[in-house]
Amino acid sequence: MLNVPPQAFPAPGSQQRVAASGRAKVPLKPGRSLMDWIRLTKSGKDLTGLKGRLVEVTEDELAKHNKKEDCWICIRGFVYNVTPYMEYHPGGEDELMKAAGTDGTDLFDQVHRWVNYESMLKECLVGRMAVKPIAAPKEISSTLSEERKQLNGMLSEKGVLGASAKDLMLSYDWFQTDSLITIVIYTKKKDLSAELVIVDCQDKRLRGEIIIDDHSYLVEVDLYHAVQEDLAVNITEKIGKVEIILKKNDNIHWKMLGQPMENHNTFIKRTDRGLFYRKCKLVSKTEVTHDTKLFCLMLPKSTHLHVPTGQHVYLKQIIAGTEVVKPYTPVLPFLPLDFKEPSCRDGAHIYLMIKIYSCGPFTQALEHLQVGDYVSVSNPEGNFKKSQVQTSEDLFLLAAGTGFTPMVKLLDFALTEVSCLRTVKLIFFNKTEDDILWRNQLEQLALKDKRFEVKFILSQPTKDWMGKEGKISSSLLSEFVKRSSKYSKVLICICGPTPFTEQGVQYLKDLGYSQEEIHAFTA
Ligand code: HEM
Repeated sequence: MLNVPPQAFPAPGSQQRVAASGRAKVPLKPGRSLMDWIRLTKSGKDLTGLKGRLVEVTEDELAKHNKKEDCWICIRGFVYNVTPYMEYHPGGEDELMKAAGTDGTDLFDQVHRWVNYESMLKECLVGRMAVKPIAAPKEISSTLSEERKQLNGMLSEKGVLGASAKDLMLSYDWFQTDSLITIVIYTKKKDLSAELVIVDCQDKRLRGEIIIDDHSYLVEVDLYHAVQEDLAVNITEKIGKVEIILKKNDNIHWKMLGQPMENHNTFIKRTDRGLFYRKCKLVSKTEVTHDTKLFCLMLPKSTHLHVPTGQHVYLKQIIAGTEVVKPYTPVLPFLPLDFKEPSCRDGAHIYLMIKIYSCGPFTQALEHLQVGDYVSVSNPEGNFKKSQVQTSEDLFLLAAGTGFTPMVKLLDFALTEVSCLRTVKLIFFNKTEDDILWRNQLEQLALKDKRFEVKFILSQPTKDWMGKEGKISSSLLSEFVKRSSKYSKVLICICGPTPFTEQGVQYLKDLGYSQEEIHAFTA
């Protein structure tokens, strides 16, 4: 079945870098970097072979273009000639060929739905698929058209789309005083925490998203009148009620809340929701090691967003006119030693520890940002669940390089909030001593908290290194990953470059750890 676009581009999906098992970046030939590709797309060369014409493509026609030297792929109803991109694809030609002559939407989304193909392949656009969009079920379309007319108060449960929405009985309402507009969302979800509520208000566009398991409920409205920049979000956790409080710009009576946006009042799978970005201001950039920096970004006052432990965000930058997106897992400004420091979790800032690559256009662009400049930051994503830690007695964290980033919040969470944990051990793999991130802080934490232990393992140490030397291996893991007692419940989290993670998972399985006891940070 062909995927015809329901909307423009639902571009959503880190060790800092995410990767699903079985896939890896391949070395590209010289002259085939991202920058080279961007240059080629700007060269004015005819990359589709159609001299700028856009055509309607039938399934039969698409299927004919299934060779490396003539390869078309359909994504979300649009067909691209990816032949010129073949040698530039970081996942390799064979991976790209898996979708040759077919609708590659699902495959693309499984691997990297966050990659901004629309921008990267705009010069490769052949045209649209010649299929009609599948009509929405009657109930849905009539509900939407009813709603499109205007938003003027309480919506019945019928206004919520999606199979399980009715059971959940999601709904919203709004009311006003002279100076305030309050939107109330009723989810009936018990223990609705702040992390599950994401609210943004930009230029009169209000967007409130509630995450309920792997689904997302959205209230998205073009407001009737302007509001002030700062907003407040109140959550009544026990009954799952969310109040979004907006300050009117002018104290006038609003006849209605506003016009609903396309996805307003929908309840769909989280992964089907397009990524939403807001611009965050760079507040500071500090050195962590010779090649890694800590970026502090400030969320707008009109954003309510908390990145859950173990989840990542996407940063989007325009590089030479092309949108490029990369995933990063936020950290804390430092490792809290007393576990009471409120400023670490103020909700207004996002801290990212990013390795700057001398040949990486994305991190070079970040490196060149000045304090006060803006970067687009997405909603959080990721499949890690805190409950995995909450039931563990022994927690092992295996990290390589910047694969340390998801471990930061995880460590904080484990040592602060999980009382059943007996041991927490970080096994941190690096090339040299100079590459170790936050070494001092980790050593201090180990002194302070008897449950925590850290082991540094170097693959290229100098001869003065007194510690352990090597790369991830079965023998190293059997030495360091041990249950504190025969039946203790264990969780092992692993994050690093794809080969490190994949090998690590395999060694752990060979050592008898079950799938449920291992969490690999991939997206
Ligand atoms: C539909 C078939 C496709 C498959 C099976 C596929 C597979 C892959 C794989 C396996 C990787 C390496 C993943 C990693 O190590 O993170 C990758 C990376 C990448 N692919 Fe694809 N790909 C497909 C289509 C595309 C298309 C159409 C584009 C268009 C722009 C694209 C752009 C990229 C980019 C930019 C990366 C690097 C991501 C990063 O920076 O980490 N891919 N792909």
